[in-house]
This record gives sequence, structure tokens and C-alpha cells, in this order.
Amino acid sequence: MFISKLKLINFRNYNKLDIILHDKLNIFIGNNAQGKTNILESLYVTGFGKSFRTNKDKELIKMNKDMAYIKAEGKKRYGEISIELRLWNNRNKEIKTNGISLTKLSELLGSINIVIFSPEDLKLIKGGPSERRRFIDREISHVNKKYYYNIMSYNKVLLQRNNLLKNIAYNKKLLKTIDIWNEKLVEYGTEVIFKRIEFIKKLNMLSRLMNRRITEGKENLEIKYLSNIKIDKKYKTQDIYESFKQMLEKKIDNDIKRGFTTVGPHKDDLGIYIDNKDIRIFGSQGQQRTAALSLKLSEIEIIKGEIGEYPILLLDDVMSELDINRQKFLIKSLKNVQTFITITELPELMIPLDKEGSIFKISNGSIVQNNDI
Ligand SMILES: Nc1ncnc2c1ncn2[C@@H]1O[C@H](COP(=O)(O)OP(=O)(O)OP(=O)(O)O)[C@@H](O)[C@H]1O
Repeated sequence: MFISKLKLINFRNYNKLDIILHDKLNIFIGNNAQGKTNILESLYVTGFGKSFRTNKDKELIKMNKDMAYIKAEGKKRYGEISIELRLWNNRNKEIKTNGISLTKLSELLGSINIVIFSPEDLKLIKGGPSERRRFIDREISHVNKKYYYNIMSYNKVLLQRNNLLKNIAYNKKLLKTIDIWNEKLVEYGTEVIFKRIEFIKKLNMLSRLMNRRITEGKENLEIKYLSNIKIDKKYKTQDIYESFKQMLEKKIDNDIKRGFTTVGPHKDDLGIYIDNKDIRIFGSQGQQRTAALSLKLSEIEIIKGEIGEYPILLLDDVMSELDINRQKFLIKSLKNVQTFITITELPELMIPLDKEGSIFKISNGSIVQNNDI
């Protein structure tokens, strides 16, 4: 898939932008704080309905304006796609795909598939477990609407169960009602865990391969799903269900004492290892960066496997962080992927590009020049 046109009105520091995009490569070049990332952000919003930088739509609207408008038009395997969003200061956003209004954000997912790689992705390796869970949930939700429904439902039930746990501390009679929440939590939680294990298995295979290629066979990357619920190698849903249920029952006193649910997929993590050593503790900066890059490139392949076509890739501020070999590998791996790159100077791209594309020079919220590569 690719996006061929982008229109912005009152989005971040853009009054009005109307650009034709290249189906292979688009490079946005400019000094700091000129609006390069804002363009990538607007594209991301058309894929996910929200930003990767903020949860507040208000921040996306140009200062002192009431509404921001984004329209992306493109092509997918089965035809044309257009996505329009209107973000308001004082009411809910409106989203349309191919001219038809959507009632839920979840209906947007999958319309345009987007993968983003930015320096923030190092958080995936260095940050806490919640960063990694967010990564897993986002990636699976993107290609699997059922998963999105299950994780949202799980989180809702979790909140309700936690509220109940807090109330039980004052009113023991309420304990009778916990079974209803346990049942729902285990039901949604089992689906979440099962899908996560499947996803991590694929991600492990692919990222291992990518990492071996980038490091020319020198390093072995391994990714494991770390669950606080006992799960055997066959990970049958019935077994996960039983195991989760038993854990909840076993931990009930502790949960009441602490006022929240202490077991479940909301506590799980992803283990990332190089040559059997935990990369978070023992990995060098370079190894961590390479691992993050391997994970992202694998994601692209997983999406291709699930939906039959490559997603769109946004590379925000990462080129200068990569050495020449990794840049080479990256560009080579992206031959069939429409790619958007932000850079401050052309020399940040150390290798000659063997890909056709457009270069947009950005200054203070407008495009001042547009050249072909
Ligand atoms: N809601 C908004 N209204 C107006 N301007 C905004 C808004 N949000 C951000 N900006 C402006 O957008 C600019 C930042 O744009 P962006 O994040 O795209 O920078 P960039 O070109 O990617 O820079 P860098 O190279 O530093 O990452 C800043 O000048 C900021 O003041």
C-alpha cells in the first residue's frame, strides 16, 4: 500500500499543506522544529486515529484554531483508500474512510497500516515492561481487530475488578461478586495471552534472522514472552484459562490487601536476549539499537504476512543514529515499502540511495522545495 496525497489544515504548525507523495521514498529535510515530524505524525494519525506523541488531540490542532483536518489518499491491494479526520477542540473527532463516517476508532484500524521507527523505540529495549506490552498490543491490534476488542475489554474488566477489590477491604460481603469479574477477566485474558504468544513466536523467528543479517551472523537475538501465569510449551487456550483462573483464586487475599489485581497479562513482559544474555542489562548501546531495528523490520514482515501487502514505514530521526552498514541494510530491506524519512541534513544519509523518491525541504510549517532523487 502507499499514500499518494496528503492534505493538512491547521495541523500542528501547518496552516495548509497539500502534497503529492512518492510511492517509494519521501525524505523530509529541514532544521530542528520546522515541522518534519509533524508530517509523519499526521500520517500516523490516519493509520491509528491518534498520535504517537500525545493522547491529547487538542495538541495537534494549530494554536488558536478550533479544528485540524487531515486527509490522506492512497492505494491498497484491492483499491483506492481515502481517510479524513477532523479533530476538534471541544468535541470528539470525526473520522471518514472513503467518505463514510466511522462510529468507532477501532473501525479505522487496518485501513492504512503504518510502522514507525524512531529513537523512542529504544524504550522498547530499555524501558519498563509497560512499554513492551504497549508495543505488543499495538502491533497485534493493528492487524487483528478481535485482539483489539479483547485487550480493551480485558482492561475494562480489570479496572472494574480493581475497584471491587478496593471496596472489599471495607465491605467483606462484596467478595461474593468477584467470581463474575474473575470469569470475564480470565476469558478475555486467555485470548490476549494466546495471541501474544503466537505473535512473539513469529517475531522471534523473524527478528533473529534480521539481527543475524545486520550483524553478519555474529549475534543471536532471542525474544520470549514472559508470563506471570504458568503456561507450558503447547500453550493450549484451555490450559491458559485454567492456569490463569487458579492463579487469581490463589492470589485473592493478596489482591484484596493491595487493592489491585496482581496477576494476569497486564503484568507480563517480553524478554530480549543476545547470546542468552539479557540485552537490557548486558547489551551495548549498539546492540540495543540493532535489536530495536530488527524488531521493527520484523514487524513489517509480520504485517505483510497477515494482510498480504507491506505497510507504510515512518523513520523519524533515526538515520543519523545508524552506522553505514545498518543504513545500507535498512534501505536494502525496504525496497518494496513506501518509506518516509526525516533528517536535518542530507549527509546524515551516508549511503547513495538506490531508490527513486522525492525530497521535501521543510521550513517553518511549509514546504519550500520539492526535488526528485
Ligand atoms: N499545536 C501546534 N500549533 C502550532 N505549532 C505547533 C503545534 N505543535 C507543535 N508546533 C510547532 O511545531 C514545531 C515542531 O515540529 P516538529 O516536531 O515536526 O519538528 P521537526 O522538524 O521534526 O524537528 P526536529 O528535527 O527537532 O525533530 C515547533 O516549532 C512547534 O512549536
